[in-house]
Amino acid sequence: MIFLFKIGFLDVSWVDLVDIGLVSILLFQVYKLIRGSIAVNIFLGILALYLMYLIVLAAQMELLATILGQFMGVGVIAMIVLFQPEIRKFLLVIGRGTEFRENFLKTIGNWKSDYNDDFDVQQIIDASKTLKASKTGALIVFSRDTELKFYAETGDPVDAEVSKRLLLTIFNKTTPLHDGAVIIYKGRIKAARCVLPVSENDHLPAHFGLRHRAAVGMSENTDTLVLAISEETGRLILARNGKYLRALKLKQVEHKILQYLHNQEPANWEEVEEEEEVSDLTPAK
Ligand SMILES: Nc1ncnc2c1ncn2[C@@H]1O[C@H](COP(=O)(O)OP(=O)(O)OP(=O)(O)O)[C@@H](O)[C@H]1O
Repeated sequence: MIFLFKIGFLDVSWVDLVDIGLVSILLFQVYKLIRGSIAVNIFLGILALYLMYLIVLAAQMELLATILGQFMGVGVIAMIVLFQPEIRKFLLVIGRGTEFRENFLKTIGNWKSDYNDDFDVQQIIDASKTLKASKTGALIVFSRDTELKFYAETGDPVDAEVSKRLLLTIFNKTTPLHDGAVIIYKGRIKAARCVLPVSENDHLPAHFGLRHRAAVGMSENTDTLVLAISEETGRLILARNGKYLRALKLKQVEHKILQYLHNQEPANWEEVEEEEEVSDLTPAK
């Protein structure tokens, strides 16, 4: 083993540096996954419990230490159960070689990829404009890398090219398909009438109906971008990783969708560029 340098009694080698680098990247990916979601609160709860356990142990309070020790004993299993959605998302990221590679390369070199799927996002924007104006409720899930079969199977298969007319027909209140969510993958509407997981986040505004909670819930559980339009107010939100943006201009919505599809999202997703800058990137059609 070739040692690089010494810190006190510690010999630091190349392997140690690579080890620290990889752990940092891993922790950063985990942080990105749970940032802003309810998992952060759970994690802080577990941390508080663990600190309490250490204090109780040091103070030799045997009864409390035994009770807390029981919790700590099943800690790993409890973590797997509690963080199941985050673990799923993390494994999905690793499993999708391309995205992991992109994330990795982006982290070290701000490298960006080209999105090759032919997908006219303007159709979504035009449909959203009409849906907002007519106060027609809508729920649209964009998936970049997976077909989301599990969720698609809760609805009816469609498999048609994305078009404004088709979206307006699906969400028309008089059609049997209008209930639930539409899933869009690789420029195609894969399914309609899909049931999404509802967010249990207590911090969501009280006026959020089930549709908006489902949008946030889906974004917490999967690596998707979800658009919801309220039936009551015509308001639109975009949800991603358990966070949501509202009061966006349609140009900004288009920009966010393109950023997501091109895998070019900023580290702080909630940052929204001014409209002038947005229009440079998404020329009017
Ligand atoms: N878990 C879910 N998955 C998919 N779609 C859902 C889910 N929950 C609700 N929806 C859709 O949202 C529609 C409206 O739900 P609800 O009446 O609770 O919301 P709302 O208060 O009208 O919300 P909004 O103002 O956002 O339209 C439902 O008819 C259904 O189409």
